[in-house]
Amino acid sequence: MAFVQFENVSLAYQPGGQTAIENVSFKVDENAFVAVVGPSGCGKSTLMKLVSGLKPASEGYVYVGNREVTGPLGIVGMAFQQANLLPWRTTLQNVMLPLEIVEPFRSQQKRQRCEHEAMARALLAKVGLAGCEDKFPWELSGGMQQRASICRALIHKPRLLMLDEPFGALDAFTREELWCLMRDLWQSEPFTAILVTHDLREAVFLADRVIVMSPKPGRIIDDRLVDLPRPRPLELCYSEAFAEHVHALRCQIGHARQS
Ligand SMILES: Nc1ncnc2c1ncn2[C@@H]1O[C@H](COP(=O)(O)OP(=O)(O)OP(=O)(O)O)[C@@H](O)[C@H]1O
Repeated sequence: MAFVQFENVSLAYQPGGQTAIENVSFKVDENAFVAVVGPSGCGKSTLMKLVSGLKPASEGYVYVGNREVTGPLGIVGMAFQQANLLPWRTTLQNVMLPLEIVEPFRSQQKRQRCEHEAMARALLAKVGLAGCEDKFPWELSGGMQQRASICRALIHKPRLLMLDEPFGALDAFTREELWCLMRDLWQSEPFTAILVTHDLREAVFLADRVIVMSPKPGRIIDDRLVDLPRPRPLELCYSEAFAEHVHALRCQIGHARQS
C-alpha cells in the first residue's frame, strides 16, 4: 500500500449538501513530494484536512501509513500561509511546541528537555535562524517567521509534511529562497510531502508529481509526473523542460476554469 491513499473520497461540509470534493482517488508513495494545484475553491485545503484527519470523509476511505484515518494524526507536520507563531513565545519556544504535545516527546519532556532544546537549536541553525532563538515573532521578518514555522512543522520528525500555501504571502525572492530551503530539508532527511499551492512554478520546482483538480466539486483531472532531474538548482526554472511543465499545467487549469 502507498503511504497516503485516497479511495473514492467525497466530502460535503453540510450533510446532504454540495460536495467540496467528489470521488477522489490517488496514492502517494513514502518520501515522495506531491503538489496539488487547481482553481480557487476546488478543494485543495479540503484535501489537506482529510489527509491530516481534521475532517472525516463523507464517502470513501483515506489511509495514511497503512491505517485508515479516523482522527487527527500525530505523524503529520503542518505549515500554512500565515506562520501563526504564538506571539508570547520566543522563536525557540515556538519551535519546541509540538514536542510538548506529540508522543513520545511529550512523555520525555522533563527528562530530555536539554536534548529537545538542542534539536530545536540545530534545526533553527539549519534554516539560517541561528541567533534568533530568543527573539519573539514580531522581531522576525515574514520570511524568518515562515522559516521558524517550517522548523515547528518538522521538529517532531513527522513522516508526513502538509504544506498549505506556505510561501504564498512572501515576496518573490524570499519565496525562491524558501523553495531551496524546503528542497534541501527534504533531500537531507526525506519525508512524505504534500504541498497545496497556486504557484505552478513552485509546484514544478519542488514536486515529483503535480495533481491537478477541477473546480467545484473538486475532482482530479490530471496527475502529472515531473521528471526533472534532482538535485534541482533554481536555474532549472529558466529551462525549456521546466517551462513546458508549467505551461501544460496552466493550460489544464485554464480549460478546467472555463468548463
Ligand atoms: N468549513 C467549511 N464549511 C463549509 N464549506 C466549506 C468549508 N471550507 C471550505 N468550504 C467549501 O469547500 C469548497 C472547497 O474549499 P477549499 O478551501 O478546500 O478550496 P481551495 O481549493 O483550498 O481554495 P483556495 O485555493 O481559494 O484556497 C469551497 O466551495 C468552500 O466554500
